[in-house]
Amino acid sequence: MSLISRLLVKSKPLKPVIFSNNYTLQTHIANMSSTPNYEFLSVSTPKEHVFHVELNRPDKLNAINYSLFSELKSCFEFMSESEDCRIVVLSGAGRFFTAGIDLQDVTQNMVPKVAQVEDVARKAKIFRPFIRLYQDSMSSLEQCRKPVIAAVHSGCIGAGVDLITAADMRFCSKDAYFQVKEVDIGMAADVGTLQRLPKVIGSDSLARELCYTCSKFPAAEALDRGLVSKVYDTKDELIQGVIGLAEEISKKSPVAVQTTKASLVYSRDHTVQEGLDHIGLLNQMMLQSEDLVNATMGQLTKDPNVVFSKL
Ligand SMILES: CC/C=C\C=C\CC(=O)SCCNC(=O)CCNC(=O)[C@H](O)C(C)(C)COP(=O)(O)OP(=O)(O)OC[C@H]1O[C@@H](n2cnc3c(N)ncnc32)[C@H](O)[C@@H]1OP(=O)(O)O
Repeated sequence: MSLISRLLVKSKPLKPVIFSNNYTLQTHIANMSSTPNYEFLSVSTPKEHVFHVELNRPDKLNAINYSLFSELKSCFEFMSESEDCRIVVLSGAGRFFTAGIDLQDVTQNMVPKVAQVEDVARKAKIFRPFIRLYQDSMSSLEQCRKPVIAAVHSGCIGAGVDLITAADMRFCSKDAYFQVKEVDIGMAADVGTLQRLPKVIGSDSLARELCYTCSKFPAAEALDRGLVSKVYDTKDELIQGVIGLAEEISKKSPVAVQTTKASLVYSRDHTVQEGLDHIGLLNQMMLQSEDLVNATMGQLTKDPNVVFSKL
C-alpha cells in the first residue's frame, strides 16, 4: 500500500479539507475514479484520453446559470486531475455556443438576495461570493493542467467570451460570432474577458473597441485577428476537426504537454526572466521523466507510436 493510501486509511474518517466552495478532499479523491454526472454539461470521450465537454442547456441557448458556473468549475478541476484525460474539447449543444450569463437567474436569484439588505457594504458582501465563484469557474479552464480547446459555433456572448478566452486554443465554424456584451447590460465584464482578451488577440485597441461597443465580431474577423486559429464551414466539421487535433496532442508525452501549458500560462503574466526561472525549476524535475527517454527514442527510431504512461 502506498504511503498516501496508508495515511488516508489511518486517518479515517477523513476530516474535510475545504479547497473552496464546498470542494473537499473527499470529492477530489472520489472524482478521480469516475467521471461525475452533471445537469448542464454532457461529457464524453470520443478518443482515448480526449474528453469532450458540451454545454448542455440548449433550450436556454446554453445560458450560464449558477449551477452551470459551478459545474464548469468542478468539471475542469476533475479534468485537471484525471489521469485518463490528456486534453479537453469544449463546445455547446443546440443552436448557440452560449448566450452568456443566465439573465433570468441573475434577476430571480442573485438580485433578490441583494435586495434583502439596505446597506451598500452588506449588499456588496452578498455579491462577492457569486463574483468569486464565477471568476473561478472561468479560470478553471486556464488552471486545468490539460490543454482546453474551445469549439465555437453560432453565438458566443458575454460570459461565453470570458469562457473561451480562458481556453488554450479557439476554433469556430463560419456562422460563429463573438460579442463582449456586458456594457450593453450595464456592467463592466468581471470574470476574465477584460484581463485575457487583449492578450489573446494581441491588440489592446481592438479589445477596447469590442468591449465598449459590444459589437458582434464575426468568425472571419476573429480568424484575421487571431482570436481563433481556424474557421470550419460547419459545426460538424468543426467538432470533427478539433477532436482530430485533440487526438494528435493526446498521443504526445503528457509530461511535456502539461509542463508546456504550465509554462505558457505562467510566462504570459511574468517577465521573460521569471518565465525562464519557472520553466528551469520545472524542468529540473521533468527532464528526469521516462517520457523524455521514450519520446526521444521514438524520434530517433522514427517510431510514431510511442505509448506514454498515464499522468
Ligand atoms: C458576475 C457576473 C458574471 C458574468 C457576467 C456575464 C455577463 C454576460 O454574459 S452579458 C450577456 C448576457 N446575455 C445576453 O444579453 C443575451 C440575451 N439573449 C438574447 O439576446 C437572445 O436570446 C439571443 C441570444 C439574441 C437569441 O435570440 P433568439 O434566437 O430569438 O432566441 P430567444 O427566443 O431569445 O431565446 C431562446 C431561449 O433562450 C433563453 N435565453 C436566451 N438567452 C438567455 C440568457 N442570457 N439568459 C437566460 N435565458 C436566455 C430565452 O429566454 C428563450 O427561453 P424561452 O424559455 O424559450 O423563452
